[in-house]
Amino acid sequence: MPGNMNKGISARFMNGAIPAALLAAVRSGRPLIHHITNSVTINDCANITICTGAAPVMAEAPEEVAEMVAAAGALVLNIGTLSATQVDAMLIAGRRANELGIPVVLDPVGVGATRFRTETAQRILDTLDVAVLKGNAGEIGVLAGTGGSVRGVDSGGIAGDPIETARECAHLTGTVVSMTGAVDVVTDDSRVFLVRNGNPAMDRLSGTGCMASSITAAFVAVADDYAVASAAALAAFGRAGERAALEARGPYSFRTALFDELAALTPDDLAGHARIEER
Ligand SMILES: Nc1ncnc2c1ncn2[C@@H]1O[C@H](COP(=O)(O)OP(=O)(O)OP(=O)(O)O)[C@@H](O)[C@H]1O
Ligand SMILES: Cc1ncsc1CCO
Ligand SMILES: [Mg+2]
Repeated sequence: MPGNMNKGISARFMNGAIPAALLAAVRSGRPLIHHITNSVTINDCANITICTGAAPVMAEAPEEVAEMVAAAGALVLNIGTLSATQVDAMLIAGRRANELGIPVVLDPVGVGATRFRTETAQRILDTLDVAVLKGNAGEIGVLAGTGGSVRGVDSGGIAGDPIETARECAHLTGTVVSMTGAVDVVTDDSRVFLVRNGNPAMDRLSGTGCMASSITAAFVAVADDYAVASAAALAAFGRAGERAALEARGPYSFRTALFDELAALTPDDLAGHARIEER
């Protein structure tokens, strides 16, 4: 395989046509993304879902979530500003989603920071069939049980190797793990995808992690392979971040540009610029 002999480096890159086709499928299918999410970034999540090409709905009353999720293409459970009532709603919606085969994306915001968050994230993972677990490194390290530190909602890092941490978490939970950072690690335990798109400005804005979950949900709603869809979603978001950074003067103009660039992102641009390496 002469192509792989180049200076001994053998990196396999995902064909850009795959994330491009998924982005096009989101835009044409416009799946409904049901969120039960935090009160800090709820509006950003609604708008980033629209910029991706999907349709958001936020509904968290236990009285209506089972009915709402039945119309959705995916369900996002985000524990950022948790309450006991929200936990009830998450379990009701999640069970119904599982019955109907609707994929569930869990964002364990701040897991490890308090016992309530840790117990709730664990309860959701034990009770529901979660399709994708999307967290920052500290959050995934906590859930992997291999050591992760979280202060508030921020990752304080992990004890060991990022790929091994993500794989251990996927192995333990039986989910696709999507671990964000400067390089995102997506794994279903057997395959590992590294996503190298993005810009450091994304880390200087509250809510980019939550938005990453909304975009992931939009992609898994139109895909059978949740690991590929998760990697493609982060490549699309990262590509929007790269373009936004060229226009921004600071965090808030970056935020505006991030939404605009995702809305303007074409499948062709993503095909040419997605940087997804398979290990
Ligand atoms: N240094 C970086 N370089 C490139 N992309 C980054 C960088 N840091 C974060 N990102 C991107 O920003 C998004 C959010 O990831 P991050 O790990 O910052 O989430 P988070 O800390 O959980 O976010 P939140 O602010 O919502 O709590 C991901 O798509 C990730 O790829
Ligand atoms: C700052 C903050 N606190 C709870 S959720 C949230 C936003 C995303 O992490
Ligand atoms: Mg961050």
